[in-house]
Amino acid sequence: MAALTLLRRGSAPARLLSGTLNARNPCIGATQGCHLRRHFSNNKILVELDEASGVAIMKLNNPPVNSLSLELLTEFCITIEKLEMDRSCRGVILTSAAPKIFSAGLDITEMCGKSAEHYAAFWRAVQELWLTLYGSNMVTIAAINGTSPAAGCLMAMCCDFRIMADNPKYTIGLNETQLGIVAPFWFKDTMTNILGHRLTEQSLQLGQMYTTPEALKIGLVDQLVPEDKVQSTAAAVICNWLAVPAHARQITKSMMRKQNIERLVNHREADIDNFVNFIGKDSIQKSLQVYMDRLKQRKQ
Ligand SMILES: CCCCCCCCCCCCC/C=C/C(=O)SCCNC(=O)CCNC(=O)[C@H](O)C(C)(C)COP(=O)(O)OP(=O)(O)OC[C@H]1O[C@@H](n2cnc3c(N)ncnc32)[C@H](O)[C@@H]1OP(=O)(O)O
Repeated sequence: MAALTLLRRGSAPARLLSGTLNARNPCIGATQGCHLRRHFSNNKILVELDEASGVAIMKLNNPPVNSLSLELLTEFCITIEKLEMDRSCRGVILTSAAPKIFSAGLDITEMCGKSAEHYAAFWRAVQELWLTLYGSNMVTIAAINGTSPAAGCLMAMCCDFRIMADNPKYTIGLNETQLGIVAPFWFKDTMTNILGHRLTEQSLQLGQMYTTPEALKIGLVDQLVPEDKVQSTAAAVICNWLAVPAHARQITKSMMRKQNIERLVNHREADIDNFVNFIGKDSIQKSLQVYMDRLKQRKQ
């Protein structure tokens, strides 16, 4: 069980204690060409695990725009936890199977016209995704091969490193205020740790979506590469990260993220109550409906 997962669940960090670096250095087997690939998929997530390198490529597969439905969120968490428990997996490249879209963020239809029980279950699943990905002990690299608003951006921000396709049409950011909704404190905390307080405040208030050069400039993404180099760059970058002694890297990651994780863990139920009350308000439902109508009208 992961060290960061330990933070919130109190279980033993078996992975943390296991093996020395070179005994399990993923890039050694990979360069020797002994590739054992395992494919598995749920409905909405495709996984290819290369046992030689210890790297899993995890593709979001919910056409047309990879919106994060309750079903996808659930499958996402199950997949990460399964990989976390798999001793042959040490790193994940998170990417999209959809052309031009990394993820459109939360599925807005899950937040419209549903019961309070549904909203609570949905929000718990969103929290779980964040806790599982942000708290993962594995190296996580976001290979952002398309536009990535709101919770799509959050997923990318949960990763250790972000590589984005340098396409002038792609944008990334937390645009919640543009929908008339508010990013919760743990979205804000995640962004603050990357951009700092001032830029996050501005970014969140404006619901700013950044072009790729802007995102690179402010540090929201770490590297821009041509579209056809996103996956190969992610594979190279993850090898570098995996070459660091695992226990030292994991403890460091835990040290950097612990406070944010504990904050949500300690306020999880209150955060769900807030969400349910907030999203159920008539004014918020109306804003979301207007936003969805506008999305549909753009096409006409
Ligand atoms: C006291 C204070 C308390 C505070 C308490 C806080 C509580 C918490 C509050 C709530 C917090 C919620 C946090 C929310 C996070 C989110 O992630 S919200 C989602 C934000 N996402 C977006 O804004 C993206 C919207 N989509 C787009 O901009 C575009 O679709 C796209 C992604 C750029 C793709 O464009 P294009 O390729 O042109 O495709 P489209 O034709 O636009 O879309 C195809 C169909 O998909 C539908 N769709 C798109 N996005 C979504 C979505 N996010 N959810 C559901 N459905 C989506 C779109 O409508 C099209 O549908 P059809 O017309 O039926 O084909």
